[in-house]
Amino acid sequence: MTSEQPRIERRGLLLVLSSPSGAGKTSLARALLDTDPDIRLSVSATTRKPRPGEVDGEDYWFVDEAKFKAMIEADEFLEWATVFGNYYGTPRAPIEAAVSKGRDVLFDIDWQGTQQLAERMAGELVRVFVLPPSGEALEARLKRRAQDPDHVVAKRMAGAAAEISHWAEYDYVIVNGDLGESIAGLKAILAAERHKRERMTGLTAFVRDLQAALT
Ligand SMILES: Nc1ncnc2c1ncn2[C@@H]1O[C@H](COP(=O)(O)OP(=O)(O)OP(=O)(O)O)[C@@H](O)[C@H]1O
Ligand SMILES: Nc1nc2c(ncn2[C@@H]2O[C@H](COP(=O)(O)O)[C@@H](O)[C@H]2O)c(=O)[nH]1
Repeated sequence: MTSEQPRIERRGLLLVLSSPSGAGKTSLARALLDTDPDIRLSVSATTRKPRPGEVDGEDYWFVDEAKFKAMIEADEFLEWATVFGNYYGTPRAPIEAAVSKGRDVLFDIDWQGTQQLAERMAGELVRVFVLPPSGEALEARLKRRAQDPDHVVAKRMAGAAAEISHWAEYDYVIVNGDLGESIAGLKAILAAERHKRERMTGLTAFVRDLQAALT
């Protein structure tokens, strides 16, 4: 017997990852994007300089301050914030297009951006906060990543407690000790959220047809 999975229309969701710098958002995001073809990354714009290996248009849109400010003026951001002295923002158009097509989008943004998304797109939003297993582990990860100079690592460690203070504004929390377990947890959150009744806009018609076939 073959069984086919029917496609039920549903609204897309916006899955947000926030954490203190170095807790593992990028690692979790990459693992999810590599294994789940149904979610795509929101590529932010930033005035931060690219790290070694970062690609314009893939990791970020790297822009100068004048360009970023012009984008703010033109209302091109869904949200934006200053983080560690640089501007970061989510371009509006790709997100609105994805949501209108029922696609899921993954965000790696800070608490300020998450609060702005909560004001604008609360019904679509799923917020996940990532905690490091300890302060020592966080510092070790930032140093081991070896992509930022010492003073940048120090600035990010100094901002960690302030970022963590927003953990209770999130729907889910992942303590990222073992990366494999954390990836499994993130996938479980996404799977459950995709099954939320209120997101499944095609369910009423599907159940009606099912009932008609059964009576
Ligand atoms: N569970 C884990 N165990 C050990 N190392 C980890 C774990 N998760 C991530 N790392 C490592 O920690 C470093 C920081 O991770 P990552 O770049 O994913 O953090 P981030 O939260 O995206 O940081 P940022 O906010 O600065 O972009 C990387 O070198 C990554 O390989
Ligand atoms: N509010 C927003 N925050 C963002 C966005 N893109 C990234 N970020 C956050 O900035 C810090 C630093 O990132 P890094 O790549 O320089 O390490 C981190 O907390 C990101 O989550 C954005 O578009 N809006």
